[in-house]
Amino acid sequence: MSWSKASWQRIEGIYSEILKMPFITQLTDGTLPLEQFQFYVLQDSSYLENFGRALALIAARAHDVEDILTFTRFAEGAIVVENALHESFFKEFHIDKSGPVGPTSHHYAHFLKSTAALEQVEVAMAAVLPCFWIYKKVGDEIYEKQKEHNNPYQKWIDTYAGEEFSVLVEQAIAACDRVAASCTAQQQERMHHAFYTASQLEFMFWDSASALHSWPF
Ligand SMILES: Cc1ncc(CO)c(N)n1
Repeated sequence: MSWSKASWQRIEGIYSEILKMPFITQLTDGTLPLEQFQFYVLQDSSYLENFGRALALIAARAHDVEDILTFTRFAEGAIVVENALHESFFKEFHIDKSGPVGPTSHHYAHFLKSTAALEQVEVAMAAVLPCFWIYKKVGDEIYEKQKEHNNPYQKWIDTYAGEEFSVLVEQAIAACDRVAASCTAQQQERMHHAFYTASQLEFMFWDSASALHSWPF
């Protein structure tokens, strides 16, 4: 079995819980409270900037030229999406840019940046994979399930259910499988662990938006 298939099997339980989350079901039927979407977009804007930095670090540390190119493109893509959030969602949903970055977005961003900087690069590639793969699967699920034609969050849904994102996700999975093939069993296990941790953080990211989770002081 490929590394990616085995890794996905381990997070199957997390993924099915994600699909049941109120944030996701409400995004699907368009009933998500505005305040929660605003909170989410603000957190995601900070997240994407840091995700882009982590991807650029991985590009710099990658062993082969093909991966340098792939991760450089990913880094660019993350910043382009971040800019798009600013251009459209921030304006359309009246989001206050000066709002604080909450603890979950902060933690996820720092997990990715420290993993990208300090862990073996293959482990770092595994750590960023759920960001692609889970969003793709969730985007497709929402797109298929939705019945509402006037969903205020349609643009968000289209970003991740679209063909363009799908191509990137395939590349990210392929890169992980390629590098995993030359890793020892122990190194592959560390890759699995990073993938699992990031998947938990994906769950927590949406959960924190439902709860509007902020710092205590
Ligand atoms: C938290 C999070 N994970 C993944 C993505 C998709 O890249 C995103 N926009 N935000």
